[in-house]
Amino acid sequence: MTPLVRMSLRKLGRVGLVFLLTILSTIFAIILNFSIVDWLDFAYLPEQDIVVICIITMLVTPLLSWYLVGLFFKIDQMEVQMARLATMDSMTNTYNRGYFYENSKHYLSTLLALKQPNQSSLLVLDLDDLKRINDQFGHAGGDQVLIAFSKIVLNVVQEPNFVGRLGGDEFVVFLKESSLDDAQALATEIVDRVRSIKVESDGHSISFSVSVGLSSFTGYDTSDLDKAIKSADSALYDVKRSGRNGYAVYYANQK
Ligand SMILES: Nc1nc2c(ncn2[C@@H]2O[C@H](COP(=O)(O)OP(=O)(O)OP(=O)(O)O)[C@@H](O)[C@H]2O)c(=O)[nH]1
Repeated sequence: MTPLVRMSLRKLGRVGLVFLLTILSTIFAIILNFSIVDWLDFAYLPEQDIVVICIITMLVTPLLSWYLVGLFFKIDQMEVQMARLATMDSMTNTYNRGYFYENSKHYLSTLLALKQPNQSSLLVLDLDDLKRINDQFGHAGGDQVLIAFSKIVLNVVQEPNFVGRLGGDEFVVFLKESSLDDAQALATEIVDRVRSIKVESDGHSISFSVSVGLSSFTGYDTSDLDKAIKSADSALYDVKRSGRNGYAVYYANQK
């Protein structure tokens, strides 16, 4: 089924779809009645049957289709959930690692098709001292920090850019058609916002911070993407080494 048909059916809803099926099957039953009478050359007027046909179809169709339409919507919902599970990290609402790479590669392949090697930038973000937060406030406290953090990032990162969770407390942002300056502005905003909030968990108020590494690349090769993630990672570890809670940029001539 095409996405357009699926969307139209969702818009109609269960009641609307049952109503539509009832109307359609009534029309179909009437046409069938006329055709059969005509074909068998019966010597009576089919109009006499119309009221009976309408009553029967309008009673039987909703009864039968209510269950089937319900089943259709249940399967549709399950498919949406499965697609979500396959692509998203359920706790943080960011893309999972696999889908982040798939989406990035898809974007790079469109650049390749258009022969447009635009500059893209990457931010690799890692929460500071999540282990200590877990130890101090419990795993639930750490989870709340991860959720609050991802909300900030998702709020700051606008479409068509996207965010993925690489694993644990490490995230990555892909910025399409953007320079290192754009990436730095975004990193500043994320670091500042994270610094300024407190997460409430189990009666505790938790402050936390994040370290961010930035890099950019021009091209459409997936190896460029892998290199850029490694570069952003090395910038990130510079921030970790120099005290955390900030960002650093990886420049191409850096070794
Ligand atoms: N609460 C919670 N903790 C997690 C989750 N995923 C990973 N962690 C924990 O996050 C911690 C990440 O550790 P690291 O990144 O090595 O170190 P860190 O304590 O964050 O310290 P730095 O990164 O060096 O600042 C580990 O203790 C993991 O167990 C999660 O989904 N929820």
